[in-house]
Amino acid sequence: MSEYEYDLFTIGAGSGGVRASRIAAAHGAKVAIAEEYRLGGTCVIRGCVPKKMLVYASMFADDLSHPENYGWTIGEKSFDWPTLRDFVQKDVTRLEGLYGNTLESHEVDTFSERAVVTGPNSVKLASGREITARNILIATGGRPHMPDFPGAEHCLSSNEIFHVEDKPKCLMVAGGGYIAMEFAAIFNALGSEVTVVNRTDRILRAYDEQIVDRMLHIAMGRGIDFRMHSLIESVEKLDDGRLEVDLGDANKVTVDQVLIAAGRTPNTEGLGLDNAGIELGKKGEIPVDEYNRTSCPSIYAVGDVTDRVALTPVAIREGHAFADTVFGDNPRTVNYDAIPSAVFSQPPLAGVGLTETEARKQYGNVKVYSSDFRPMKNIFNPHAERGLYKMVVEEVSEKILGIHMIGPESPEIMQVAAVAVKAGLTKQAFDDTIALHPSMAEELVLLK
Ligand SMILES: Cc1cc2nc3c(=O)[nH]c(=O)nc-3n(C[C@H](O)[C@H](O)[C@H](O)COP(=O)(O)OP(=O)(O)OC[C@H]3O[C@@H](n4cnc5c(N)ncnc54)[C@H](O)[C@@H]3O)c2cc1C
Ligand SMILES: NC(=O)c1ccc[n+]([C@@H]2O[C@H](COP(=O)([O-])OP(=O)(O)OC[C@H]3O[C@@H](n4cnc5c(N)ncnc54)[C@H](O)[C@@H]3O)[C@@H](O)[C@H]2O)c1
Repeated sequence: MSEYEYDLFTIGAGSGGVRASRIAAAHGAKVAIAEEYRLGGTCVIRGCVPKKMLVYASMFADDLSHPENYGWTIGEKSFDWPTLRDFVQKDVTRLEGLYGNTLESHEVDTFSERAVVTGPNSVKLASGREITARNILIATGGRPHMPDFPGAEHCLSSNEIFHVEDKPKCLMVAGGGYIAMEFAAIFNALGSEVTVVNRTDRILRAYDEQIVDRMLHIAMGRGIDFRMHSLIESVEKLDDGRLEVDLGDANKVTVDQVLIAAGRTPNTEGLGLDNAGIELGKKGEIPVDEYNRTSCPSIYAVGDVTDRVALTPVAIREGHAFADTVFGDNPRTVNYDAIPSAVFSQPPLAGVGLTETEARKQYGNVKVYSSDFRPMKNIFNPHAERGLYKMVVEEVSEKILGIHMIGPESPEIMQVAAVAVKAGLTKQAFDDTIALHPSMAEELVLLK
């Protein structure tokens, strides 16, 4: 008989926690997991998945804007937000069920309630029950950071935007990161008037500047209003329910909704980590070593709560590596080089490896190959938006340091291009590959 009730107790059933729990169970561990909201976590319930479904809806709206060029005559068009919203939520519920099935089929005991740490080997559930475990995994993710200004309570975060009653006629989005750019594009395409308020003049800091500039140019062409060097000072709810936003200097804008997309905070508040002697980092994150172990040897942490790379596939890799290390007798770390990522704006942009600026800083001289082209599909649409692909390579060896793209389907193309960058290929390997014509991806093997 073990001295503990479980080999592993996981707190948080999101991307990292579910993967870790099911792999640990597959290695023979007795596992339990606690989830205070809904199985699946941020990505499935209020992140990547419902967001991407809304992106598809916005692409459809875009295609529908010029049916005549495709030979279609379409009668009066109308858009019903509640229908789309409810359709998306139905699928989220379906996926939540699948997560439950996975945990059940791996014989992971699930507790649908909050859990906190009470010691190196114990947790307490909201119902009061105390449970012991040889190891504890913290996979509690993060939550939207809401800046503190008068009237902030009238604003939405990404948690609420999926559920709004009506599509806002006028939407203000505060922030210049992933969430801001994605939701600005979604609601712009669905017909809302969108204003983006950003405190600096830089958006999407991690991405190649030239690609971001192209995105800004296109977004402005589509009617998104950008207010750079602006910060919301206060929000007042008017009698008619609309919101008056004060941007300072007597600059007031009235909108229907305000979405705050100002980054995320690790979920560690009130988690009892001090009971296990774990000190938090500056942003409230849990510091861990390369094996995801905290300063308390029996407690590990993976995913957004560790504030490393806040992406679902990374949380999944970390959870998997943790389970293999601790329960599979196979110590594994995650390699964080060349992680591809994308912003699902309209059009989307994607990148892997070093941006041109980063490469110049690290390597001095580098070469940049690029293609600035009009995607064939855009012939149907009068915006005449151009795609831009860039490859940054080492000067002499021409080893690829980074690939950056903006254009339709660029995330789909980037996933495959990332294999080449991860494998350390050179520009020559792309030149040697015959183009697949006609495609947008062929631009990558025709770069000049
Ligand atoms: C709007 C949005 C869009 C996104 N889009 C993308 C995308 O396109 N691609 C991408 O790769 N990433 C995207 N992300 C990021 C991605 O969702 C996260 O990186 C990922 O979900 C992190 O997984 P995790 O396991 O660390 O935490 P989470 O998935 O956040 O799971 C943590 C879980 O822990 C639960 N929990 C917290 N505290 C407790 C407690 N004390 N007791 C019990 N349960 C608790 C929470 O309820 C939650 O379910 C997006 C995020 C947002 C917000
Ligand atoms: N496509 C994807 O992969 C995807 C999509 C959405 C979210 N995510 C993940 O979720 C994380 C959170 O997304 P996010 O967009 O909230 O964060 P982010 O870190 O991408 O951007 C935060 C933005 O908020 C601004 N900001 C910070 N404090 C502010 C304040 N007080 N007032 C106004 N603006 C302020 C910052 O300047 C920055 O532009 C991302 O870092 C990303 O890892 C990924």
